[in-house]
Amino acid sequence: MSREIVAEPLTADAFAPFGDVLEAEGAPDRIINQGLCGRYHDRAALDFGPDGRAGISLFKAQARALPYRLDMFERHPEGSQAFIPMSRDPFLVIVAPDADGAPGTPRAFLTAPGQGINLHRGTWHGVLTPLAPPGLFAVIDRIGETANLEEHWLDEACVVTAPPD
Ligand SMILES: NC(=O)N[C@@H](O)C(=O)O
Ligand code: NI
Repeated sequence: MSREIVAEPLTADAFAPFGDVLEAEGAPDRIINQGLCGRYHDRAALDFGPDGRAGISLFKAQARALPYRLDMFERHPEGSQAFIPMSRDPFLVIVAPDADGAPGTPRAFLTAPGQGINLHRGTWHGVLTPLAPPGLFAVIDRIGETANLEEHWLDEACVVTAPPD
């Protein structure tokens, strides 16, 4: 048995319960560099806890395809995790609210070109899921001595399908 989740376009409002959407759209917050650059300033709630520190890592992840089967959610109880694509390819973001310590009703989002995300601390999510090679991302998350990882294997897998045309 599996549970179908229809992917929806990623918007800041829809994603707000789970994290921040990063995109250089609309008027920038500041014009800098002698007027040659728009700064979209301080757009994510970063959180690395009292015992961690911020780290930037690069991920090169295998591309997946829709329909996409998800068997496991994870979360990072001690810090946020941001994924900034280093291409303009879309990627798939699957998240869920917490329901008594387990993932609740999942939601799946397809990013638009240029969008990145920052998962808030403790947000249930599927692991990074690019939809096109090379799957190259900058990842800003907590570096620390603890695992900062909780996994939940689903009794019933989710299958994410593309939104209707
Ligand atoms: N394990 C790791 O660094 N990445 C995952 O947390 C992920 O969400 O992709
Ligand atoms: Ni993660």
